[in-house]
Amino acid sequence: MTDSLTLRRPDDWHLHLRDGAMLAGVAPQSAAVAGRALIMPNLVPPVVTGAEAAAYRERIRAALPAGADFTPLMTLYLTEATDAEDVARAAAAGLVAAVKLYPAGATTNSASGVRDFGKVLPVLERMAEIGLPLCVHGEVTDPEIDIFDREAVFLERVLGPLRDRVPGLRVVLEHITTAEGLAFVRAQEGMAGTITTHHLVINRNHILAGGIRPHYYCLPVAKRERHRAALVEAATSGDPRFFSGTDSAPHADDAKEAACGCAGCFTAPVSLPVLAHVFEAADALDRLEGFVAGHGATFYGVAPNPGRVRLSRGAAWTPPAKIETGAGPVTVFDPGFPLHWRAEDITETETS
Ligand SMILES: NC(=O)N[C@@H](CC(=O)O)C(=O)O
Ligand SMILES: [Zn+2]
Ligand SMILES: [Zn+2]
Repeated sequence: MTDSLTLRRPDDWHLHLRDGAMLAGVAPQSAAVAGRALIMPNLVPPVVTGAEAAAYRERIRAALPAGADFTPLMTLYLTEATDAEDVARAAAAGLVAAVKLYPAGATTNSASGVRDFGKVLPVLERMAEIGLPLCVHGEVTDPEIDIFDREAVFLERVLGPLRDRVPGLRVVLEHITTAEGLAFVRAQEGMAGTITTHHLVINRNHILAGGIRPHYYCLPVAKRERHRAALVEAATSGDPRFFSGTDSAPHADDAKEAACGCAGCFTAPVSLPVLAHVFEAADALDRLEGFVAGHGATFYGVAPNPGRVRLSRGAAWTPPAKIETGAGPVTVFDPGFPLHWRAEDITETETS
């Protein structure tokens, strides 16, 4: 049995770091392992302009522990008023790596998102010209549509027609939760998809069977077991169109453990050991590096991180149930199985 593994330092191609006291509490958790992350812009108010992204990047840098080697890659939150020229300037300056599309009302802090997709076509066309990817929260918001069908219906109603209108636009279907989402990415040119750590581990029973477990509630909501199995198959297949975006989405416990608890799983502190477990169980440890540190970098056109992280397998360890932050305690994702893998040394330079 393999008991040690050295990987390129991972990237996290979908991460929520929040702001203020929460940012200060959670940024070190990601920076401890990941070399870079694509930072989601759904703050209140959202990060819409290049100037707002530059200011947010400074706040993130200020929240990192001294000496941390972690590069935040910024995104802009697409609104119906987004200025295509501002987006193009921010991309040309190397400030933003992608633009994020939230259908209005689909998820946490998405009220400023898009209602009329026709209104954002000029921005999308400009992005296609300059090769800037669009990251998509792929769920319809129509209250008539069952929550478990919202991703599949979005592909048909929104993403398919959008791709037909702007075929040159590079698109990332974020946090894929269904076999339909995987099939959509595989069937199209110029597309990729992120898969979260938690969607590789939980299905909808984990949320609802034997009691309601708010810390497993996220959006898109976890689906049936057959979808989870399809996600594991895609993530561990070595297909370069699929890569890791944790969607680590911290909320203070009082906002999760409530009559109307909010969506998001905080996975950052355990993501890499959990992924190692999932890949080992699929007999695919040799493909873990591509998933966490290779395919996404290739899609986004950046070199892989120079540093390395060593994972070792040993006695089971128990991660902390919560971390304390200035915004309150935040429960850490519990995979429901003992963790044997641990991230040990992080080296910042090339090793042989
Ligand atoms: N995934 C979630 O359940 N929540 C995310 C938003 C998102 O990525 O949709 C959040 O910001 O909390
Ligand atoms: Zn989302
Ligand atoms: Zn997210």
